[in-house]
Amino acid sequence: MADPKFNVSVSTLEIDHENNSLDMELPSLFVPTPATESENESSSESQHESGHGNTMRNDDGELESDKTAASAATPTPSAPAFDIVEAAEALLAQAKKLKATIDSKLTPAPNSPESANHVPLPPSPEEIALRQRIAKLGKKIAFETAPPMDSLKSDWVTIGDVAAWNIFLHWRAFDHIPLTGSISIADLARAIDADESLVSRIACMLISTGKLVGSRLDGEGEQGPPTHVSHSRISRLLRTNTSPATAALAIVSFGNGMKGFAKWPEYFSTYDRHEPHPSDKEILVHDSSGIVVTTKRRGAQDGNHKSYIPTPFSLGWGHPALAPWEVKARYPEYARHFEMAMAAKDKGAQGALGGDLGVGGYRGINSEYPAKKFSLTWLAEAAMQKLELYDFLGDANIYLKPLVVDVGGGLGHFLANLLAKIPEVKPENCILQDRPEVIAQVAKNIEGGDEKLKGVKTMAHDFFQPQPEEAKGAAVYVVRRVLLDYCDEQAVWILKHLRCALGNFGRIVIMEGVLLDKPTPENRLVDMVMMNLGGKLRNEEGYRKLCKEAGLTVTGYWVDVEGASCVVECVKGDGTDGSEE
Ligand SMILES: C[S@@+](CC[C@H](N)C(=O)[O-])C[C@H]1O[C@@H](n2cnc3c(N)ncnc32)[C@H](O)[C@@H]1O
Repeated sequence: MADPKFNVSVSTLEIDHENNSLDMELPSLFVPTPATESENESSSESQHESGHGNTMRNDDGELESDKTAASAATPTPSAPAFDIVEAAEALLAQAKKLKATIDSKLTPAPNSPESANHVPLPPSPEEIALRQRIAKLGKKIAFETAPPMDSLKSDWVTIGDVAAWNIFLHWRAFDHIPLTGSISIADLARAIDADESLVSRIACMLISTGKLVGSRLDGEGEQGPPTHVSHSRISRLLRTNTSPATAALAIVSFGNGMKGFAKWPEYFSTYDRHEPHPSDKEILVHDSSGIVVTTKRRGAQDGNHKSYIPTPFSLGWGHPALAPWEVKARYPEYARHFEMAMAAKDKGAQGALGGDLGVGGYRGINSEYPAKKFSLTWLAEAAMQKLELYDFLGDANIYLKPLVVDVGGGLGHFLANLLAKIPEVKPENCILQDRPEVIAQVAKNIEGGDEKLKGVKTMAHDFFQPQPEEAKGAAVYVVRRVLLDYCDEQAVWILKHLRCALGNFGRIVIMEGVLLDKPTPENRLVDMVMMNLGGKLRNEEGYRKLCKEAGLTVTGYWVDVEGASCVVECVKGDGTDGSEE
């Protein structure tokens, strides 16, 4: 421990002069909350345990990493100073605007006769945008003004909060909380078959963060922990019975994200500090008692096709030797939620990746020719030409040759949308490919009366394998939300197989999320989740590189920064860029 007399310690400042370590940031201009003794103690101790961050001395007694830092240092461009008063005034102005918007909705007074039948108007897009601006600004003010230690602690609180809502979601606890009124914690515990004390602890975590609203309704007065819970405006979205799509998105965020994130230290210490990629490193597969039962080599499953690499996701789910999609196949309930989440993205406000992408108007801008719009409406003409040719030659093979192959098309949301928007394209000219269990589900849906894909050819096909004859020569191969699940080597293999299936006039259309140059939390979160799955988000350069390596020539690149999505259109290259299959 450093000599206490050199240890200047307030909640935001702790300089350990003996080791020349600046433990935390200098105090901000805004007065820090006075720290309790134990707070300072624990933070200073954990710093000591971790080897003093970047101030270890080498054998010569020099401050080693300081030296490294000095030689590697580049001048930091000075960030514009944050003006709290200006930000707070802007916040106030926007808050007044929001209040005026809410007041203008003329909501009847609570308990008035009109209130009984009142259905609140949904917020307009302008109101939603205003709320988002206020929330963003409020967050910025909190981030810039809170004592740094408080900001870190709030991240730690999030860990407990996420664990709590995830398990309640899992147990369908939110479903049992009524949409109006409350439920006692005892009744909630009974409904989900759990200990009351356990449910109370988890509920209180959520009450503490405002996710649930707690109250004491046992007639024993204000003292004591909450006895009842009711929904907040957020938790009601986690009811699987009334908000199944949002609940599914939350389940998938946890399953695709948190499970793998928690395993990063183990993953990177086992497989080295590389992005997930195929290599020859062996992986050990343990049985439930921890005994090594088999040893697998990366990439061994598919020979050269490298469709398999260990991923943090698979490690997180306890199946390190399986590819993420194989893991999902073992958990049909999770796979169902995953499909629902995909569908929700299509319908929801997830930017241009959903809904209309490529079928109607895609709002992305062509990076080379801004006036050139992306659309798939040319397929209508292609369909008519095919029909004319069939009428002329009478050759059924021509008629049945595919126009569209949706590769890794999931439950067919994209194809269904395309068929609805371009009626000239007939379902029998479309092929929907995916893994066998997904295709089985599609077949079930069609049998069960889902009209949207009726007539479409469904095909279990592994996109790491060559396209079968009947799927060759299509006008377009659509690869939507697929490549981001894979590392570069695997993505190139998928594209190479499509290149080999292309006729002279066919195109490949890749529709994906895009890595934005200016990091935003949402965009980078997607990239981190993709790392769990062994994949990545890419920018224009990244997509062009993949196409080039696969022997494809890019004929258009459209990007929508707001929706963080892009479309890459390509055709068979002249063979000089990519190797043959
Ligand atoms: C993220 S989803 C995208 C689904 C669809 N394209 C969309 O945009 O909604 C990726 C899809 O790839 C499928 N998939 C994964 N591995 C595959 C493989 N080896 N061959 C074919 N499909 C695969 C998954 O089952 C899943 O439906």
